[in-house]
Amino acid sequence: MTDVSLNDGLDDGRTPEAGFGDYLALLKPRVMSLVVFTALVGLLVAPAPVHPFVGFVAILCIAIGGGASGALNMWWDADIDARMKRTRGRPVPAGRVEAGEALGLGVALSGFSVLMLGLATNWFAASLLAFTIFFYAVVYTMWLKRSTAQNIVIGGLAGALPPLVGWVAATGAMALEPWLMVALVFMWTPPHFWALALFVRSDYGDAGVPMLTETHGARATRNHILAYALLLAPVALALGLTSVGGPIYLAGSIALNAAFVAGAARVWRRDQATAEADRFLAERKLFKLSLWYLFLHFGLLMVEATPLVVRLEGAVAWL
Ligand code: HEM
Ligand SMILES: CC(C)=CCC/C(C)=C/CC/C(C)=C/COP(=O)(O)OP(=O)(O)O
Repeated sequence: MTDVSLNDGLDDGRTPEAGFGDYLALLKPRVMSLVVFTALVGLLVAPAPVHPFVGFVAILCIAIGGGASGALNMWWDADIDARMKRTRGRPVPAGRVEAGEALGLGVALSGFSVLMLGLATNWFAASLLAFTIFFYAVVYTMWLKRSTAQNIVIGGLAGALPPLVGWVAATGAMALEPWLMVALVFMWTPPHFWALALFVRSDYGDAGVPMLTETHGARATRNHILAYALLLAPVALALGLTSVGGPIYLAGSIALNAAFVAGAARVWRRDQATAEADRFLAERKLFKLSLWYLFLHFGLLMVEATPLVVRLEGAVAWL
């Protein structure tokens, strides 16, 4: 018997047939894992007990919404992604998934996640999720990314909002604390991204994306990284002085900010020739540290919320 399925998908110009992994990749799961973690913390540290099942559904919706915005980004950016070494293997530019499929998946999952979040929690949280998806897919991807070197500064708001969505899902209202979490992610995004942009710099140039590294050069990018790292520290510490903070968070935050500013200063001191000589070691280290920085800040908020166990017990008893 001939296995015709081996040839499926080749006649229409696509290379190998798309598998589940390709559709999953459209949702940018690795990046979104940290986004979802910040939303989970926003939901868990909020001063309102959430039924565990409702909390689970809320986080699932935020994860699906985040993934949907990733699929919309991959649909729109297929031309850029095809020109960059880092992204050309993605399902759409590699031809394994059609652009229309990415669009369809993005739209369907966006609608589904917003609707489900509204039904499971409240429509305020659902509107915020819709706004976040819109901001990443339309404001950042379709507009800012290709038009200004401030693209990731302003666009970073989308990645910063999920903890607020989580908090509002739990409480139905805004407060100072989740806004400081938003500010923390917002101020963190530029050094997170520009550290990476320094060592994949030529790629953005080839794709014609006006990243700061291209428009203003490596020196200006290094200056910006240090400036944002210095501005980030007081925001992170201020969060520790609110109702969701405490001594454990503050101690951790002081250590993390000292390490982050030191890493940014190391990147700032270097010139391009030195960086190229050691293959951007300090820049790579700062990018990696940025991931730990954000994960641990939100992890420490969870630790500070240990009375949360009491709240969870209450919720379980309520079952
Ligand atoms: C405008 C905002 C942002 C930009 C432009 C940006 C850009 C990038 C890029 C280009 C990468 C490397 C390649 C990749 O895995 O796709 C990356 C990695 C990553 N980003 Fe961001 N990022 C942004 C915001 C965020 C936010 C808000 C979070 C989480 C809260 C985040 C978490 C991550 C993680 C976890 C990785 C590592 C992924 C891996 O291990 O492969 N990023 N980011
Ligand atoms: C809940 C919800 C809707 C969350 C959205 C979270 C969000 C906006 C994350 C942005 C993170 C991200 C992958 C940026 C990449 O920029 P890019 O797309 O320019 O990077 P690329 O070059 O890797 O495609």
